[in-house]
Amino acid sequence: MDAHISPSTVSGTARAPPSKSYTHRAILAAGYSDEATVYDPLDSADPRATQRAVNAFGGDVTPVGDGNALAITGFDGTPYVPDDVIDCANSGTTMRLVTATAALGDGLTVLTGDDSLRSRPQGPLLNALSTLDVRAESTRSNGQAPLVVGGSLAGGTVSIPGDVSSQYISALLMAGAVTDEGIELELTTELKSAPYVDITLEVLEDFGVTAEPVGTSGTDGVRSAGADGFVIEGGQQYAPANGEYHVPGDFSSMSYLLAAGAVAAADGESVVVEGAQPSAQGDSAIVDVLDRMGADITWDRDAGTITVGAAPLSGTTVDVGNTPDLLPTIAVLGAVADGDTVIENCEHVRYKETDRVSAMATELETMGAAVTEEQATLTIHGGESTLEGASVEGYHDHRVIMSLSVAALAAAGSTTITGAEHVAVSFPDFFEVLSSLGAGVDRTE
Ligand SMILES: O=C(O)C1=C[C@@H](OP(=O)(O)O)[C@@H](O)[C@H](O)C1
Ligand SMILES: C=C(OP(=O)(O)O)C(=O)O
Repeated sequence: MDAHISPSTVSGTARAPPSKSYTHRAILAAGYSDEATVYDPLDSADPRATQRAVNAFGGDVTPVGDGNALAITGFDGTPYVPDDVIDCANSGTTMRLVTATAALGDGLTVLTGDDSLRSRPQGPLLNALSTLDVRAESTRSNGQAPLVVGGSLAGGTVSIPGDVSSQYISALLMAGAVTDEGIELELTTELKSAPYVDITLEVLEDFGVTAEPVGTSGTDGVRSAGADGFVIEGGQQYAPANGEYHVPGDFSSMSYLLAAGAVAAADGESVVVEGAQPSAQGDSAIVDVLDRMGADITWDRDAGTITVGAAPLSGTTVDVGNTPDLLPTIAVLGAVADGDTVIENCEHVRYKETDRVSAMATELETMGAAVTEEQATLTIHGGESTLEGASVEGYHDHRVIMSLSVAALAAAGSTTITGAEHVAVSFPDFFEVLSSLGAGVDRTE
């Protein structure tokens, strides 16, 4: 499906979808428990893959209420050997978190996914599990899915790099809690995407499970724990207070709505985003980035609302080591801003649904922006020309598609983006929300 976006102004109020990262973890943590109800889960393609995995391991995930909650019966720490292959579809989080769950089983689990997921790196997690005496193999011996995993993980001490994906660490922490011996994780490199491990620690704590970070670090104002590693004791029981867990709003999804307001709010009007309660999400840094670029933005943390109006933006430098999913949004803001926007520390953003550094460089150039792409730095030379409407490629990647939609609002002339249906991964009604704010959106098969 193609999305056709016309140059538009936007204004009004929109609610951010629930957090994808918290939803995955809450569903799996409920799977590790006896039973729990997860309120306000994100209902989109990626968390559905995690639901499928919990069902495959012998749990049961059933929507209740008017669809705003999931009643989950867990496999209580001991996953069954699945009857069939687990299809993680496009979801890296599912594949990584569930690989460690599969390692607990006393038989083998086979995990696969779509073309994109089968090209993403799983090697460091497979190596770590092998060190812990579990069978963990890539069928093609290339560190990529399909994967075959199993062998009654008992725990132990293991070293793992932290600069490919933080999801490996989250996976081992979640599974480590129900092993006999617990897991001691030693990081062999700097930890990238560290706030996602903070999210894991927060969800674990809410489910009554404790894990200890070893060492602390903090760059660009984003809290991050566990510079040296993590220790999680075994034999723990997952059980949230009152059997309930509530999912907060998603700041990565919010970033598109906030960017839309910053580049295209009507004169004297603003975009208000609801559901913006503070949490461990590193991507709440988008508020600070917009503020530094000169946007007219205010975050009422108590009310959970962010209000943003259009103002002339100027380029800035952003380290996305902790916030990889913001790269497409920031690249678009840079293309509209005056002066250079330098996005540093972005090498790991190349290992996502697509190589997002290269995808954003290519498509923003197609729209007329001047861009310099290096291995770990993307520089957008804003102000050199106005963005032009164009036909651009969405790379089957939800974040590339949503961010290019924002660029299209500020371009001269209509823009067509391929693969519009892939917003279903994290923000299924993205185009309806954009349209409700006044954007000209049309979709064709
Ligand atoms: O754990 C998570 O929920 C996520 C971690 C990040 O990945 P990496 O840790 O691979 O950078 C992020 O990009 C992804 O969208 C979600
Ligand atoms: C990279 C992402 O997710 P995952 O790793 O779960 O596929 C994302 O949502 O941008």
